[in-house]
Amino acid sequence: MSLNIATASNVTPLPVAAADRPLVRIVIVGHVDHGKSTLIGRLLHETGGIPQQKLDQLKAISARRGMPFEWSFLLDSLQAERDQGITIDTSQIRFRTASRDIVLIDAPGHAEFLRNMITGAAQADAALLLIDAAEGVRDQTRRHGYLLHLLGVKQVAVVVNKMDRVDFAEPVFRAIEAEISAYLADLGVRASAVIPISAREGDGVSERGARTPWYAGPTVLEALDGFEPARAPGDLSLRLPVQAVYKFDDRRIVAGRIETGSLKVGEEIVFQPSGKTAVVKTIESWPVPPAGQERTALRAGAAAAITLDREIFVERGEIISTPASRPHAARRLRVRLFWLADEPLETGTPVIVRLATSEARAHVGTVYQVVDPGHLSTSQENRIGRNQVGEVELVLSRPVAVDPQGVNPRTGRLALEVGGRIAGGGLVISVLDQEAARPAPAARNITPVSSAMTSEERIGRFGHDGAVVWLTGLSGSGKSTLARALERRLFHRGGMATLLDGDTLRAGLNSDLGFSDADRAENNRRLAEVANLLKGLGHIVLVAAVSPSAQARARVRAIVGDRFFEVHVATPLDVCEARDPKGLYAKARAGEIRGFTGVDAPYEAPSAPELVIENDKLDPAAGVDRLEAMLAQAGVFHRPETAVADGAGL
Ligand SMILES: Nc1ncnc2c1ncn2[C@@H]1O[C@H](COP(=O)(O)OS(=O)(=O)O)[C@@H](OP(=O)(O)O)[C@H]1O
Ligand SMILES: Nc1ncnc2c1ncn2[C@@H]1O[C@H](COP(=O)(O)OP(=O)(O)O)[C@@H](O)[C@H]1O
Repeated sequence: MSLNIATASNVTPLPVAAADRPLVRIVIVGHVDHGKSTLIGRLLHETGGIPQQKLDQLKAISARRGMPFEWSFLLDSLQAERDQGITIDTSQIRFRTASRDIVLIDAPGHAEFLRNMITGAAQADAALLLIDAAEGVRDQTRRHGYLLHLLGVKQVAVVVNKMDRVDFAEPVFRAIEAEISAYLADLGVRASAVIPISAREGDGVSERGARTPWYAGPTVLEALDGFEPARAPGDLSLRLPVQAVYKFDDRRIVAGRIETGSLKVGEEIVFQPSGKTAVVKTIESWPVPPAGQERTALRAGAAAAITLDREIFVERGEIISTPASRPHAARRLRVRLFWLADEPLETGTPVIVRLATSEARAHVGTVYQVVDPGHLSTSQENRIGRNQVGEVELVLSRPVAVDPQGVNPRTGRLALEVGGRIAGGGLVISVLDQEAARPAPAARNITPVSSAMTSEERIGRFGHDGAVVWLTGLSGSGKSTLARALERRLFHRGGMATLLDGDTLRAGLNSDLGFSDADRAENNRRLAEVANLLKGLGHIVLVAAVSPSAQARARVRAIVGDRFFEVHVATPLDVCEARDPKGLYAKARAGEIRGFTGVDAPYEAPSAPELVIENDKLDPAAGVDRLEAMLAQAGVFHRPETAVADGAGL
């Protein structure tokens, strides 16, 4: 939306941002009754943003109705014109202070505002927090302060309005000043000023009021003038997300839009997450410029088409940067997001993440916090409902190039999709994995060797794709029994099935690990890495591991990526304990084993597994039928005979 009071009133609109006049976006948060519209009307008037003609017209209307003129009428009248289809947008009002162009972003309601801010539809550099002098700091004021904290708005001026209603009494003001300053400080927000005003009567807005001689701080306009604009995109480090790679003649042209920073011919660049490097050879333009007039540099906002000095394979989704300041190649992100879909977002929910030009499958590893934007209260629930805000760990199926939002707002923002529709938007608060610290293989002088066979050749022989079936459940639930039966059946059909049993790998590769949470997580990680390697070689890998932690399993899922099947072998504890084939439950009950899953260590059942097998109700052959049907349905089998369930060998 773009307010155009000027257009509607035939006055020349303000320039977007004159070179010497920084543009600052501010938001006014506060209850409507606290005088928000009045303050906005007053600010517009005192900065010359309202044509006299418009003012006279409104004053005449007020007089006709026998009402005193109210500044808030102005906004109502602008809104009414908008409703009639005239080009007015009350959500982006512009005016000028001594040295700044100000864009006022409206906050119609918490939910809309949070959504706009978090999804990037609106970005506030600073805020005015409005308090009614007669009411003082209320719950709602605190919620507004919290909202600013949530959005990371660091520059805040507090405006204590309606001072006329408290006879401009200094003690009233000082008490409010002390209370709100302390509250904001607790949230890590410092108020640059706390200003006593009467928006209706004009005190403290553009002129220091004669009725507040005890106040020596800035006026509202001076406070606005002191706000710093966000750093201009051109001043940030180079980020050029690759949109496409074209082949013309023998040349490869890498195309995209420079989001931030600038790019020069002859400069060394890095592609993330692949870590590949090259030097910019040319910047292409159409039509081809005469010799000697080729472009040699581009800045933020420009569409870029470049060629490189060497042949490297790069793809859409990678981000070009300089070697000194590259984005992270990350798989685990802490994200603050706004959720729009009907189905709540919770641990395990699969989503598609879109970040700049990249797209990756992901799921929620952990829900850290849920906030109801209506009350701005945090909830203990670990699911984020429609129109709620939350902080989650997103686990991606592969590394993507990303920056924390505080470092680069363009590459620190993402959209989430479910079922092909936008389901949420978020800000990247931090990068959780070590991908950033771990250089790409090339940088460590490691060149992974690929298999001599193609996946088509393997599918030709085995009749199926590679896949990982991860059986999780209590000790004695029947994981190994099921895995072995499926292994035999697939083998019998000519498939390539490989069993990785937790117990077995603990005898060798994982013999250094015990049963602490950290050791189990590491055990599961190694199993996942091995399973993933074998999957890449076309095997159907059957992993049988207790794997009791949802977070560790989320990591496993991220390591394996596609064709991963989490299967919960859900046998009740009492049944497992009655079976107790290894006598371990008896030992655990006798205190001879500490931290035994189900006895004195937790088992977190999967919230969204691909399959649940109630293994106290089915015989193993029936369980194997269901596993096979799951793989068949997912399209893992390519030859009909590999998919036919005949129970052979069981
Ligand atoms: N404290 C404790 N808790 C759970 N299980 C224990 C423990 N100590 C030994 N065992 C035996 O080890 C097997 C579990 O190993 P895993 O590698 O599958 O476990 S984990 O995924 O790392 O949690 C498990 O095997 P299964 O019975 O086949 O599940 C047990 O036999
Ligand atoms: N579907 C089933 N019905 C009855 N008993 C079963 C079934 N599956 C496994 N069992 C028995 O349960 C016990 C534990 O099975 P096992 O596969 O070793 O479990 P886990 O690998 O999960 O520890 C074994 O004695 C096994 O024979």
